[in-house]
Amino acid sequence: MSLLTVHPESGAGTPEIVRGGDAIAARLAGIGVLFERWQANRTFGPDAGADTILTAYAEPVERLKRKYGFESADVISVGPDHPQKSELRSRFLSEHTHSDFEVRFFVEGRGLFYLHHADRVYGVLCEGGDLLSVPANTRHWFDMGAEPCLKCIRLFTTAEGWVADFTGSDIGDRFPRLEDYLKHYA
Ligand SMILES: CSCCC(=O)/C(O)=C/O
Ligand SMILES: [Fe+2]
Ligand code: NI
Repeated sequence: MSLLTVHPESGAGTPEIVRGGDAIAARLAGIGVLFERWQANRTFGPDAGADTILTAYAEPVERLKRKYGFESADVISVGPDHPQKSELRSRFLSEHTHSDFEVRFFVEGRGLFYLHHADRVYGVLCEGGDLLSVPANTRHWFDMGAEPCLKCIRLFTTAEGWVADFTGSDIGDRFPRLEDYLKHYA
């Protein structure tokens, strides 16, 4: 199940735990983050390409493009047999920002976003059907786990797609990785 944990940025102590889509959405709205639960009612094989997934979700993706002015969309699809799974995982593990507002829609699988806002860190465990925004310039990192399983549509307000500015902080090392997070909080 989707889950939100709210930690001090030191990573110390026990986080506040928020469960349930509406409660998570309300809490994240307080920091300008959009969280929605959608129907992810299509299933795809492990080899489904980006075009197949974008075509299946063409209508809601078009709606988001019109509503928020998104210019481009891509699909990140990683399974436990992906030959570059470790490289892909590492790419997102360090704290970074994006200069544009982005939305991610989890078509299948799961992943753990950490959003760093003011002196708090919000751990958002996303699963199939979850839509999460990362507002422009929000510090964050993401863990897909050692045995990743996710298909996620990403929408960007620029044509360039995913461009990250790394903050150089090691804050991500103070917070549980996906496997530990599931063990402790899920
Ligand atoms: C779940 S989408 C892949 C991760 C990503 O796009 C991002 O920006 C992580 O910080
Ligand atoms: Fe990011
Ligand atoms: Ni532990």
